[in-house]
Amino acid sequence: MRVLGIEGTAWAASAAVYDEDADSVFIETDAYQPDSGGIHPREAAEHMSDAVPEVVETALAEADGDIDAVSFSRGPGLGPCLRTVGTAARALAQTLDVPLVGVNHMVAHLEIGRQQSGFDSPVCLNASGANAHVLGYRNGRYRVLGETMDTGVGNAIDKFTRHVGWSHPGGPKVEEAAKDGEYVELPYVVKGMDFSFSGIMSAAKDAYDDGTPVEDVCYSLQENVFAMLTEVAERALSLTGSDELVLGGGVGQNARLREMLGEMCDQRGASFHAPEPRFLRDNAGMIAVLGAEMARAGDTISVEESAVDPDFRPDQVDVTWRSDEESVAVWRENGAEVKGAEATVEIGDERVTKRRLPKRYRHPELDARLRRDRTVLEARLTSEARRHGVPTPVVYDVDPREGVLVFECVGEADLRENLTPDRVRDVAQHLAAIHAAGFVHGDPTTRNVRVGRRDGPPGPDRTYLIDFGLGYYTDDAEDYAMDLHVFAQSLAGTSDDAEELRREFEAAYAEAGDDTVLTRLRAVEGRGRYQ
Ligand SMILES: C[C@@H](O)[C@H](NC(=O)OP(=O)(O)OC[C@H]1O[C@@H](n2cnc3c(N)ncnc32)[C@H](O)[C@@H]1O)C(=O)O
Ligand SMILES: Nc1ncnc2c1ncn2[C@@H]1O[C@H](COP(=O)(O)OP(=O)(O)OP(=O)(O)O)[C@@H](O)[C@H]1O
Ligand SMILES: [Fe+2]
Repeated sequence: MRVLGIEGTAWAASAAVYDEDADSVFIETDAYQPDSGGIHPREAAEHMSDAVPEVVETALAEADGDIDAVSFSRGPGLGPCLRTVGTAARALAQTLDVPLVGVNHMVAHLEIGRQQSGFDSPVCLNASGANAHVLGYRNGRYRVLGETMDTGVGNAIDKFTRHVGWSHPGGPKVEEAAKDGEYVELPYVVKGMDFSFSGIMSAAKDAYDDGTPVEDVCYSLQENVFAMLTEVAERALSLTGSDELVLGGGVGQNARLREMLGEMCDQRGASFHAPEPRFLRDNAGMIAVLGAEMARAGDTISVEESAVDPDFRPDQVDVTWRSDEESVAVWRENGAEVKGAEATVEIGDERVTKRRLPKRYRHPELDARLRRDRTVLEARLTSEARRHGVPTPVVYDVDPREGVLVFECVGEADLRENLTPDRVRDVAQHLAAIHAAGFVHGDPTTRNVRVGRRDGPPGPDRTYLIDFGLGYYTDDAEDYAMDLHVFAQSLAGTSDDAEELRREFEAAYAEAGDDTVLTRLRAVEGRGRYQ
């Protein structure tokens, strides 16, 4: 099969021909470069109108007229750009009299890495301009396990470089400047597998305004922002039990990000694949390759139903080209030693010893700070939660310098292997209790809940919250809502009955907790992510 792909969500007017038999991808791209500032939607759309016909013509010449399907980016992206590309794709499919395929741009970013790597069911990290999220395939869809709560990662970096007066795009300039930089402290915000960039970006601008050398700010920005992405990717590996990671998106061209992800996977014995740069940045090659998969699965659309969607999310796509049986989640039995995302946990008969060992991928200063702060908070909040009636393990010992905690061993299994409506309701009540006490868990996933009665010295059959390392004190309803959001996302990543369990969870929280938190949860989930 030979597929012509067209891409034009924002800056790249691109056309490609994927020849399945020859396993070759020809890509022709004409990039829009703003004279000043960031991407102007109107100018970008004008560029699309000018450049798309030319790149398509070049690609068609390469294909020698022999095309079996036309695929195009339906979204997400800038509306005026998408419409231009949609019109071109429809016209071309009609002229060539071949099927039309509408591709989700973000799914294309991750599918190209999955295809090239040959991995079965990897965790996928998309690090692009307007997006940043971690996904895993389960039950017919790519589930968003975690994502940015504000801007995409590339856009965050580009905003900083605009502040400094550098031209668009800023990512490569930050990478270059970072080579001469030294580490300065900046914020670091991870909430479960979600994260946000607004705090670190304003701190970076302030540091620059206050005279911190720009190389140092660039270096530290990269260290923190990419460590956040690497950490959430590792959390997703740990939650799902997968040992494969693929990278997608334009920020993936950054060598430091790839190095960190590679080191993280190396340290935990996972495999990592990053496509070559021409398939990472926006390009029609990935649209043609996924277009071929979809066309083979019969997933084509009529012209009437081919409207573009600027807010098209990856988890809205029915994945027709993969079998329902495939899944990112592969449980491995817990032995005497469990490798979590953050720590190694040694499980004894009555005690568990949790060690936050240094992460090679993180800057040593950042690493020491995170390990120390999280160990201290985990000890404090685990005990405080119990004082408020929430079952948690007793803390026997804390060594913040070494990042070591000794706990009572609780439950007989993790919640993710024993998901029941009752347990999920317990979790909602426990979260409501700690929220009422003025703090959050920070990472309430189905892996951070222990359930059941232990053998040996039998304990009571309860639902315990563990792993409070990302918790903190707060009276902001948004923070409480994030706890609920993190739990709901982990249900989607680990259960086939996620929707029903989620309803139970929310109903129980509504009974035990504050309604304004649920209202905030709707706002968190409804936020447009294309910024
Ligand atoms: C929806 C679509 O239009 C959008 N596309 C997009 O963001 O273009 P993409 O090619 O995936 O990524 C561009 C971003 O990638 C950053 N970038 C490029 N090279 C970089 C580098 N060496 N280091 C860091 N960032 C880099 C740029 O600064 C820019 O923010 C998306 O995929 O989110
Ligand atoms: N007190 C405990 N009693 C029984 N099992 C425990 C206890 N603490 C941890 N475990 C087991 O070890 C696993 C990892 O622990 P924990 O979540 O604290 O580590 P982590 O590295 O922070 O993991 P992650 O970040 O992936 O959630 C838990 O999922 C659980 O199976
Ligand atoms: Fe993109």
